[in-house]
Amino acid sequence: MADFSSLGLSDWLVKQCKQLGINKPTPVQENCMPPILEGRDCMGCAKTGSGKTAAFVLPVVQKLSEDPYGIFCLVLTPTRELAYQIAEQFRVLGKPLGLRDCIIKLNETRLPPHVVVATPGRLADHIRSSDTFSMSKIQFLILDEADRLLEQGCTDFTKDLETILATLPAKRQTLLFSATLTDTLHELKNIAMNKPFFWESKSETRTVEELDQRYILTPEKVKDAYLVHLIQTFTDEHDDWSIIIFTNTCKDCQVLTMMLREFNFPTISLHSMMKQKQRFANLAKFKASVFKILVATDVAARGLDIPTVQVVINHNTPGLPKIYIHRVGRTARAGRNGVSITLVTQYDIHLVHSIEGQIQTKLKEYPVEEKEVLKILTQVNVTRREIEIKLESTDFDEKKEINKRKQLILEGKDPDLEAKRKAELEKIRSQKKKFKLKIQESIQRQKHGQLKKKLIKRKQLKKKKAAQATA
Ligand SMILES: Nc1ncnc2c1ncn2[C@@H]1O[C@H](COP(=O)(O)OP(=O)(O)OP(=O)(O)O)[C@@H](O)[C@H]1O
Repeated sequence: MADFSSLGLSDWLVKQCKQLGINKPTPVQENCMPPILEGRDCMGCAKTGSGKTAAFVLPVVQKLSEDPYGIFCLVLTPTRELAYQIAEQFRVLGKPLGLRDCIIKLNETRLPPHVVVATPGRLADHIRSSDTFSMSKIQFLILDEADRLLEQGCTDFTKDLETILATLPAKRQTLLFSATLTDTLHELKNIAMNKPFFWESKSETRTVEELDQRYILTPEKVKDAYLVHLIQTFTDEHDDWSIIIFTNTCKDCQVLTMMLREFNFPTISLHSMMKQKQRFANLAKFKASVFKILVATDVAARGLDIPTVQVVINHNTPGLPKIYIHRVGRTARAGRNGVSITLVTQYDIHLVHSIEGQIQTKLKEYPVEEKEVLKILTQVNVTRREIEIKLESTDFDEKKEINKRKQLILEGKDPDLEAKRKAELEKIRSQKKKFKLKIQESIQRQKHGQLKKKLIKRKQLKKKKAAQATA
């Protein structure tokens, strides 16, 4: 097996890695670092927690040490939490080099950074509003969680990416990494212009072996009681475990956090309706184990590297296998063990089948003492209902509406015009629907009429035959 020196890293950088417990390269590092150091574009697809970040940070730091100047590298990533995590890796590994703080909020009074780590939205805004900021000389463009950046999910990055790509030099090295690259391979190849080196970890399964993947089949109404029971059991049995619970919506995230707190579990939340400052603060408290339970939406599903997380609970079954892979990948990282438990209702069974098909692994049932769950069922459901009422009085939904308006303003759109446009679209859609219904009804009527005519004809024929027979 290769070591970092033989892959082309300088002694000081190898030493720096050792100080961080990075002694031997992982397969994605062993395979992707040499072509990157040779100057090739690279696409790396390897499982969650397999060291993809260092696979691009190390060659960039190595190259930067050989020829340091201005903004050298741009890293784009879907969330600001991830941006900070990546910036930290650059800062720590590049410390002996005096690598200048990788920054996200660009402050033009400071010396230009060597590495900029940003979310596409923030950076595109900065580019649009500044005429002095230039990235025309960068050598590296890195898209971490590259497939997510190209997806048109609830946050669509494509417009911002276009703005950013237009400011970058054509001659650059492009590196693309994710645990789930394959769906967007074609689009990604267009961004990496110079016939990229593609490496994918060879494995039958798409999740790590160290992960024990379980499910609990439950009626919707009993889900929360199972959740409380599971957390009670885990916290009774383990002192040092942290748990992430993924929910479908911000509101659910908020409700569950408040509910678990009512049961005295040290719980904190992370979702997109929170202010960024609060998001960072909550994540820091969870990382420091001040709070052992994090309830989060999919903003926390990708990339976050928190070694103490032993359990991931999916409060809802993810609609896409890809989301499942990233969510459960928050545990069992870097060779550690971990458990994931997905709460499945009878309506989600087809989703589990599709997840199992993609990850090539069967989820196993998680054994639970149902009697114990039923004992707490009423108390849990009453608590949830009380919290929902409390939340309604704090105008959570109204805040959501205001946040949406703010987002539209930030995107340079007029919220009132957008609302009007949406209403018009809705009107057209409903007219179309009505029209379609009318046509279907008229076809139905026609068919019915034809059928009636046929029946009458048949009856007449029968009568005629009967009359002939008697005559
Ligand atoms: N060669 C190595 N030896 C030991 N630990 C390593 C090595 N390389 C990276 N690590 C550690 O492994 C952990 C996971 O790495 P990283 O966050 O880069 O995973 P990833 O592949 O990007 O996962 P994800 O797809 O979830 O983003 C980190 O804590 C990192 O410090």
